[in-house]
Amino acid sequence: MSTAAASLDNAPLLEVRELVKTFGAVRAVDGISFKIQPGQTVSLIGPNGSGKTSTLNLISGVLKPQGGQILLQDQRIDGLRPERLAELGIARTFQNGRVFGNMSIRDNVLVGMHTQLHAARPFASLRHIPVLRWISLLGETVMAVVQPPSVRREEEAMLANVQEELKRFEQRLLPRQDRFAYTLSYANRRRTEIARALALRPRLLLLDEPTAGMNPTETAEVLEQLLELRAAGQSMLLVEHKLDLVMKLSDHVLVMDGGKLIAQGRPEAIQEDERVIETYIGRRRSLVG
Ligand SMILES: Nc1ncnc2c1ncn2[C@@H]1O[C@H](COP(=O)(O)OP(=O)(O)OP(=O)(O)O)[C@@H](O)[C@H]1O
Repeated sequence: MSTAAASLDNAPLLEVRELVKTFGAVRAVDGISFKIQPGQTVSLIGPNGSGKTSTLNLISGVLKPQGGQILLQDQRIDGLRPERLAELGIARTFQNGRVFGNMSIRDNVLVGMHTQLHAARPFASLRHIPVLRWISLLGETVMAVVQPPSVRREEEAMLANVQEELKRFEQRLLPRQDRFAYTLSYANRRRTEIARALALRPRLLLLDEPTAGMNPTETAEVLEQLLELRAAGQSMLLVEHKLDLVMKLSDHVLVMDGGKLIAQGRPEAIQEDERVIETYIGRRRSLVG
């Protein structure tokens, strides 16, 4: 094995170095650094306004940092646009569950696979070069009109993948796959969003409060699904307020306060950390239970 390949094998999946994001006088993210190893589930916790969502937005390209670096397996990705990051294998869900209401569940998930199309998107790499992006658009249009066998085969494979993703939510989504997303319950919209993010076969899945607004039964169900994903080796970074879930799911916990990382470690250690307990609930008490 070459030295370069060996160093990539040892590289963290994601590395955040001295990341900074300010909004006017507010230092929403104030020089934080952390790593996510391949296959790890890492949770980001902290009080309201501590900078968790901003951090996720920086990693997913929704925000651009003012300082610091983000590396995906040793490749600088800070400042890249969300579509480019999706192509590189970073998928995310949003706090309020964003789905296309006027599309079916199946099509919502299919959309998530767009960046994986090869036959239907010839010259896709040119899309990132402003003066040449029309070549890529023209290529996609021609392929959509002509529908050569390679494009049809690719579409069939994509639809099979959609079924696979929907199967994760067998009882909830599979029987409803033809329904418009706007007819779904809140919990099912959030499940659809997770299925769409997974359809990208992401190297890293970012989840912003995946169980927000869910009742205890729904939360327990999503926890089971996330535990299954973790067991399958999916790397995840999640922002979550439900500490019970965080403690059951995480390999590593990052604690933010005022834009800074005030502690990090295994869930058992974090539960006992005096500073975390003080910051989180303002008095000396166990974090969960
Ligand atoms: N677009 C924005 N414009 C101005 N200030 C912002 C913006 N986004 C976040 N902030 C500020 O940055 C700080 C961190 O916000 P952020 O949403 O990242 O925190 P959070 O930990 O995710 O909070 P919550 O748990 O309530 O979602 C807060 O003071 C917030 O008011």
